[in-house]
Amino acid sequence: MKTVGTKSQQQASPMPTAKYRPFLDVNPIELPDRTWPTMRITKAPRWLSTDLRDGNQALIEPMDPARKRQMFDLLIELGYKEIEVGFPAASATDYDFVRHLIEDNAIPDDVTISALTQSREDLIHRTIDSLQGAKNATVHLYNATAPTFRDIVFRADRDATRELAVSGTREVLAYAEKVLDDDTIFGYQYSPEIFVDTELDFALEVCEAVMDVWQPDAGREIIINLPATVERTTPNVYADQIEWMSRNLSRREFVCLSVHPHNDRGTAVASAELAVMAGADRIEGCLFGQGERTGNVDLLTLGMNLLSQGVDPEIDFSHVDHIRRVVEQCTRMDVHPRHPYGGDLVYTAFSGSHQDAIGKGMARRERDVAAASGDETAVPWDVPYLPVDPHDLGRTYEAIVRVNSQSGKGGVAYLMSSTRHLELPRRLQIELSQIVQRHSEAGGGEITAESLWQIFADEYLPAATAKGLKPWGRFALRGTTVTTADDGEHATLTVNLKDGRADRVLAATGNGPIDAFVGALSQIGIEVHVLDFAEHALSTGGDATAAAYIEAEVDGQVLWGVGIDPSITTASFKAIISAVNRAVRDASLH
Ligand SMILES: CC(=O)SCCNC(=O)CCNC(=O)[C@H](O)C(C)(C)COP(=O)(O)OP(=O)(O)OC[C@H]1O[C@@H](n2cnc3c(N)ncnc32)[C@H](O)[C@@H]1OP(=O)(O)O
Ligand SMILES: CC(C)C(=O)C(=O)O
Repeated sequence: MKTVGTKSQQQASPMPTAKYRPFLDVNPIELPDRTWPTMRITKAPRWLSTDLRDGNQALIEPMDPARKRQMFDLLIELGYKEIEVGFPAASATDYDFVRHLIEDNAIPDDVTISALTQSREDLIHRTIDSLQGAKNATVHLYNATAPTFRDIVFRADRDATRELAVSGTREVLAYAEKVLDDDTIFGYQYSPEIFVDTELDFALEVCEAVMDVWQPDAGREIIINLPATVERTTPNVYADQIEWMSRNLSRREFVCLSVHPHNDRGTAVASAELAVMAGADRIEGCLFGQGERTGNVDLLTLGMNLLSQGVDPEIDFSHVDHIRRVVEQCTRMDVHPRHPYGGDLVYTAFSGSHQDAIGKGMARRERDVAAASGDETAVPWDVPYLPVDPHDLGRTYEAIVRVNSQSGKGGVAYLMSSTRHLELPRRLQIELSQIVQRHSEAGGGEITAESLWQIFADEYLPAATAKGLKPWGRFALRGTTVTTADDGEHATLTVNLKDGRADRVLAATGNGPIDAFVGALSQIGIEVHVLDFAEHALSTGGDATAAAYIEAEVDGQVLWGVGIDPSITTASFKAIISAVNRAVRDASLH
């Protein structure tokens, strides 16, 4: 027997490999006894939203004061307690916005605002001036410490770079002491910018020198923020760097170790999560991953990743569409439809096997929750293909399954059930999905729940359409009267039928109403053998409606009919008529 393997045919590409260097060759790190790989995240880290600073500075059209305020109010509503509100020394807009927040009493007492500044005296002064009157305020000072920046941007050696951080910290302390009143609880944050490219021993040296000025102690925390200003390596290397710093920083108990991942390699979320496992206490990011270039780490994804593990994110994401709308309005940028947790399509399955599994999973869950007296939280979430329950983010189930040419019976059945409460028997699902498939292939696009219903009604319920009978519907049931009481074994019926243009009144007896009905039809030459039958109620109460499904052999053709009626018996007669009409139509087409 010939074995067919999957040998790769890949070849060297023309891409300029020699131009780039492996990160670890340039920034080696030795941490053979790293502990982070076995750590678990069991509590939310402290979050800082930098939507109004890093997010805003990266926008094509930065937010105007009204949009900034809208974003700030959203962050408060969601529960963020640390918010970087801008770079007040950069522009009058940023400065005035900080003043507006303070003067408008818009900052809750349990929220700390922070403001970013370079290590330049005039900028530090203006930054601190902007914070006057705030209850909780942090100044965030940064300078680049990585060799490329020392060399190219600052033309400064290590000593001068460290000195810039130290002198800036001194200036912050001195000026804050001078201008801020005693009611302001003042904090300090320092970031060695491009931390990931900075030699670890030097990053540590600069942070220690800054701490020597600030003198962290009990009740006098310092935030040391270690940014992946540009994401340059796999998340495990960032985790090693964070664990190394966490182990080597002195006065560690007074340090809030913060991370600030960007997403240049598309792995900011993983970097942030591994960094927390490696000892980070706090994460800075933006909603929906706004921010410079490929963005800051996405706070929504991080929070929801926690929830999906049963860890409280301490942020309310229960109305994700509202959050997305506000963020889109403020940033004037669209959220990608596949954005984790918040995109339009992220709880939607088009493909058949996914829809099938979701449909079964949702049905199982419904049963399990009912068995737990309706307690949703008593049943762990375990629905195939859905990492979290869309309801938890305020999404409805209707959008989960959408039908196109990739869909199978599961999706069709799910939509019929979720939007019309019709529980189609399995073989009817197959029959209907083939009909739907033909429509979607012909139309090329999505079949919405509404158009699916139209296809279904046109096919199985011709009498139910607004236009009355379709041209191919030969029979319509005018009414039936049980002339002899149905004793469960025998029934005698009078059937009032429209047959084309003629009216017919037929009487027949059989083993129950369906048998009698079939007997009546055979009097006008229509031979029906019922092969399968299912029924269920559609609603409860006085106007309860029933659905009946009949698989029948009609003049040699096997096909389904559907009937819907307040009476279950009439629904089953209608289902037979539906099957007969379809058979007559199909026979006349041949
Ligand atoms: C990674 C980050 O996201 S950091 C935040 C970045 N955000 C921003 O820059 C937005 C706001 N910034 C601005 O509006 C402006 O840059 C301002 C107002 C702060 C400063 O403007 P300017 O004085 O015109 O300086 P410019 O923007 O050209 O900055 C470059 C100068 O600042 C110096 N500089 C840059 N960063 C720092 C720093 N952290 N500390 C001290 N000096 C710095 C550079 O060495 C350079 O100095 P040089 O002119 O002597 O070569
Ligand atoms: C100021 C710092 C924290 C920053 O934004 C970055 O390094 O990306």
